[in-house]
Amino acid sequence: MSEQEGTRTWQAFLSFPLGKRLEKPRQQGLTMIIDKGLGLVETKDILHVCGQYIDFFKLGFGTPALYAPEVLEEKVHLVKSFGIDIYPGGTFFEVAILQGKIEEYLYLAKTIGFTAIEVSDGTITLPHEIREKAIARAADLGFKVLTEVGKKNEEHHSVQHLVEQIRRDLQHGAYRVILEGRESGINVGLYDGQGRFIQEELEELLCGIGDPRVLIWEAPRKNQQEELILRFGPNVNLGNIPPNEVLALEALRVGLRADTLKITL
Ligand SMILES: O=C(O)[C@H](CS(=O)(=O)O)OP(=O)(O)O
Repeated sequence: MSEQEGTRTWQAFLSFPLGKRLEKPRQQGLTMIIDKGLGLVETKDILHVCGQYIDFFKLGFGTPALYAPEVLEEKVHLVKSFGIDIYPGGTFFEVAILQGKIEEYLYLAKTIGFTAIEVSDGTITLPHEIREKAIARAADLGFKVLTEVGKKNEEHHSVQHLVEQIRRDLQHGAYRVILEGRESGINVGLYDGQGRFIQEELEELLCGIGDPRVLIWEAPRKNQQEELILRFGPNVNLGNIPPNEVLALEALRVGLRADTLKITL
């Protein structure tokens, strides 16, 4: 094969993405990953291979507090250089609330260079007015504000409660609302003990919110990603994706995997 033919073949190969996938910067089809402590070299590797497919990079839980300052600074800088928003896990926000240090938390997050903030109450009780003040303050400081609904413990909020919270968060300036799914995707949020959607709750939620594009679905398991992609298309917003599964998810989105191949037909 001549060099020219080789280039043509390669270009044809690269033009394969089949589903109608939006390119970055995009407002839909967002992928949020959960990072639990990748080193700088691993981070660089993932960004070089998958940077174009990642929109939000969550440094899980309170892990940002555990890095050496220079490593955290470099990691934040690196992630941002790929056009990706970076933010600390919602649990860190909840610790700041419990300690009465929300202003300090936001100030430090800004100084370090985080571009987004998650406002959540997965583990704590968060009165409406404090939640709404935190959303507004973070937005004022220039953060993209992601809020989260749903509990991490046995306390199970009714779907009606979730719908009301989603509406309020959006009215107060949330960019997107995350549906709790944890890292496991089992027995949490709208997932049952096998990690399957509780269908009546899913339908009730969709009926209540109207437009599902305001949500980011935490969907760490393949069956959950598959169901959401088949239902809402390749540009559904998905979160808590393990960093080493971003490419596999992207293949699922565009129908380059047996499970979703039919969306390309
Ligand atoms: O990063 C966090 O704080 C948690 C991680 S998990 O839900 O405990 O697995 O997620 P978040 O959605 O940010 O609350």
